[in-house]
Amino acid sequence: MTILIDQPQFGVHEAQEKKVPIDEKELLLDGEFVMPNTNSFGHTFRDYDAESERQEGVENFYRMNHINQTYDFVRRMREEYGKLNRVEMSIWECCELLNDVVDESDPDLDEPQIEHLLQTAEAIRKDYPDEDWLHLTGLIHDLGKVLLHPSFGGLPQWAVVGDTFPVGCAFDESIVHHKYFKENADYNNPAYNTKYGVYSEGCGLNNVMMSWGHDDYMYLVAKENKTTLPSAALFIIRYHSFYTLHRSGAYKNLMNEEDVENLKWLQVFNKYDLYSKSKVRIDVEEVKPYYLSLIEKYFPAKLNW
Ligand SMILES: O[C@H]1[C@H](O)[C@@H](O)[C@H](O)[C@@H](O)[C@H]1O
Ligand SMILES: [Fe+2]
Ligand SMILES: [Fe+2]
Repeated sequence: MTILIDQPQFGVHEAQEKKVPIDEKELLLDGEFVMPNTNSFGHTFRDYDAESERQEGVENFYRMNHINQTYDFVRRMREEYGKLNRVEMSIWECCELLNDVVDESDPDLDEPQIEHLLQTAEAIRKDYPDEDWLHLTGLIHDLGKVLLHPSFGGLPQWAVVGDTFPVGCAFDESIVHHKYFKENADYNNPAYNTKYGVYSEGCGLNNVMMSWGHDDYMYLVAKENKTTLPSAALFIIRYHSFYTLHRSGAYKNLMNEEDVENLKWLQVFNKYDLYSKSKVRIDVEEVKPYYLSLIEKYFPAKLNW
């Protein structure tokens, strides 16, 4: 079966050096992965209004998230957690810590997070056998959820999981449960509530502060511990929860050319991140040696977290 992956309409640019090139040939893949129509609860994926057993908890999560994620809060969290002075451990040790973590923001999954990491990575591996960097990206993209763990101060769910969005400019209507932003202190602040706020057109996502959570934290961990993963991998880790950009096309005016290029890989990745969520278990011991070899290739043995 041949799957053609939708391309963003934001313009096409030459791939630059040190990037993983992506061209039309690579986007035409003989994939085995079939996107299911419904999640394990019998609803379509990312339906935040469906009357599901998860609906109320998820909505409550977004209420807390939207009220508390302010520009000032994010600035303080980036500074504090950017110190990476909490724990020293390997990537695999962190995967194991996620055995205990369940994400309250997710309408499609109530399994421990380690299942989701392996499901994502293995689904990518089947369709892109040669892109080992993308398999590892699948495995580690949600490791930042370790911020929920008591050894990291046990941050509340609203400060770790859920979709992300820029702070310091207007909250776009396409953000899930947008109505709760009315109670956010930045909502009525003229410095932060205009289309560009503290940013400017084409300034590049690297200059934009995103709501604080597992994406930006894991990006900082990977970068500061000097991973050799390509820039597309770091981009995927950092923006995979930025659905309002990669799904709805909001905030695209903030992107620069490099972002446009990296976004193509994020859109490939997203299909596996979202639609591999299921009750199907992966045998951890069977796949562990393969992932340990990738970790060794792209990361130091111990990282600062
Ligand atoms: O609820 C989910 C979950 O927290 C994911 O890890 C995140 O990447 C998604 O954006 C979010 O919708
Ligand atoms: Fe995530
Ligand atoms: Fe994920």
